[in-house]
Amino acid sequence: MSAPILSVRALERRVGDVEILRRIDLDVMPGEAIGVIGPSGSGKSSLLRCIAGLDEVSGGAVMVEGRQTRPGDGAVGMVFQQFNLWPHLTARENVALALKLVRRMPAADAAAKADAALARVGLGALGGRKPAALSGGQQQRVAIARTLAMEPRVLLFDEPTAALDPELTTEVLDVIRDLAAAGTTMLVVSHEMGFIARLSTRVVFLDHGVVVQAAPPAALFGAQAEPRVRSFLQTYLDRVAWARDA
Ligand SMILES: Nc1ncnc2c1ncn2[C@@H]1O[C@H](COP(=O)(O)OP(=O)(O)OP(=O)(O)O)[C@@H](O)[C@H]1O
Repeated sequence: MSAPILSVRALERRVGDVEILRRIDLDVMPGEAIGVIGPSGSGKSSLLRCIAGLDEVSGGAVMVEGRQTRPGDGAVGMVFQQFNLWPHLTARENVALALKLVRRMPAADAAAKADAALARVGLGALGGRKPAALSGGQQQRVAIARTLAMEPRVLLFDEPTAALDPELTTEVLDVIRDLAAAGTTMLVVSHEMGFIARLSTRVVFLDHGVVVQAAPPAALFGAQAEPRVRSFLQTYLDRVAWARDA
């Protein structure tokens, strides 16, 4: 039996009196795609940011391949809602920047690696374009390539399509789906429930900083849903019904 690639142990995050995450335990096996869902403010972004080392934790541990992660060790890579590309740099230069600055890679090697990463997200031909000459979906794919180029062991996506017009979400979700199919271990926070249901090996439902249920999508979106999960999902169905009846 293989060992977890990511272990979250009794993870806590408090800010002042506010308990944002309360003793989160999660083991993720290599190649798993974990969907993370829950109400607004339940702690989804905080969980990802703590795993990535971007938010300070108040207790517990995050381990990748059995080793406690350290800031800057590159074990975990994260893709955000906002693409955060440098507007004056081309797609290739945006992807190559951290390889040069953080990994101290020679410029020619970094550019070649950037091109390979851009090819993986279907942008092999557009490396010379600046962000303004790319659609929002393409910009987010550049941001994904930038993270991939650093070769993290675990990839985190925090609402990767939330800043996109609806017609541009599919190309980004397709890239994430392809990465999962290629065996990339990932955690994905998204409100795209259909996507989460199809993508995930397991879905984690958070509420008030607690894991209420972690189960395969067939269970969590089906008859075995915990009551709190069920009522949350009902709000989605209500919204669809509201739109249909409008
Ligand atoms: N630095 C902070 N100081 C105080 N409270 C914070 C801080 N960061 C987050 N919170 C609070 O922690 C809770 C969890 O926030 P978080 O952004 O992780 O939730 P979320 O589930 O990702 O929400 P959403 O779906 O709306 O993005 C929220 O109540 C938020 O207001």
